[in-house]
Amino acid sequence: MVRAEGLSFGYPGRTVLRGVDLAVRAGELVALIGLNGCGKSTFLKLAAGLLTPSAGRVLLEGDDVARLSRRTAARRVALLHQAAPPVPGLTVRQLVRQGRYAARGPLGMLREGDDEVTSRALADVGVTGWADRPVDALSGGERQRVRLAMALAQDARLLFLDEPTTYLDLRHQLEVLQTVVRLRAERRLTVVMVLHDLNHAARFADRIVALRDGRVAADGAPAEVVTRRLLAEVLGVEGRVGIDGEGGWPVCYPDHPLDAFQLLRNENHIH
Ligand SMILES: Nc1ncnc2c1ncn2[C@@H]1O[C@H](COP(=O)(O)OP(=O)(O)OP(=O)(O)O)[C@@H](O)[C@H]1O
Repeated sequence: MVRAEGLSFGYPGRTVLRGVDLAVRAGELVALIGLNGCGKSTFLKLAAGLLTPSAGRVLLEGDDVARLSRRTAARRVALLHQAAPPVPGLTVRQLVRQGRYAARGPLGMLREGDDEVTSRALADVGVTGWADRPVDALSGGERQRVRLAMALAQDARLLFLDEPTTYLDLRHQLEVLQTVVRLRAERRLTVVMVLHDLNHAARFADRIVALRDGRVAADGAPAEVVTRRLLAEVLGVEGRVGIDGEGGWPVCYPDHPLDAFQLLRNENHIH
C-alpha cells in the first residue's frame, strides 16, 4: 500500500531522513515513534507527496507519489498534520467540508454526497453538535478532533495521522484511538500515525516503527519491539517494560531520562 524506498530528505543545512526503507501493507495500523525532531512528520509529508525527496521515492498503491497530481494523491491519502491556525469565523462544518477537496471537480464545486460524507465524518468523531461553531472559538483538544473529522471527510483509503491525540484529555485520547481502530476495520483503512505515547502505540498499533538519526531503528510488532533497549536507544529513557495482565500488550514504566554520556554510549550500539 505504501512503500518508501531509500527515502532521503533534508532541509537546508540539515539532513533529516537518510535512506528510509519501509513498506506498509493494506489494512495495517502502524505507529511511528521517535524523539522530537527525528523526522516523523517529514516522513508523513513525503509519503503524502507534500515534500519531494532528495533521493529515493514513495510508492502509493504502486505509483510514485511525486508523479501523482495533487488531487489524485489526495484521493488516496489523507494527512492530519500539525495545523496552521484556523481562518477566523470558519465554522466546524465548513472546515470539515474542505476535506472534500479531493472529490471535487476542477472548478472546486461541491458534488452530490459531499454533505453526507461531511456529516458522517462529524459523527464519526462525535462532533456533530459543534457543526455551526466557529473553529477559532474551540479549545485545542476540540480543534484536534475537528481536524481528524476533516481528514476522515477526505474519504481516502490511507490515513496518515500526525500526533492525533495532541491536546486531548485521556478520555478523548482513548476515544480518538478507538475510533481510528474501528474505522480501520469498518472501512478497510491503512493507517500510519505518529504517537509520542509508547503505551498507546503498544496497545493500539499492529506494528511500531521507530526512527532515529534519520533511519529506521526498530520495526516490528509491539511485543517484539517495545523493550528496555528501545526505551534507552531510541527514546533516551531508562525504564522498565511489563505486560498488561488483561490485554497482553507491552506496557512501559519510564523511570528517568538518560544523561548525555549514557546516550553517547548507546549511540555506539545503534547500527
Ligand atoms: N520547514 C522546515 N525548515 C527547516 N527545518 C525544518 C522544517 N521542518 C522541520 N524541520 C527540521 O527537521 C527536523 C525533523 O522535523 P520533523 O517535524 O519531521 O520532526 P518530528 O520527528 O515530527 O518531531 P516532533 O516529534 O517534534 O513533532 C527537525 O530538526 C526540524 O527542526
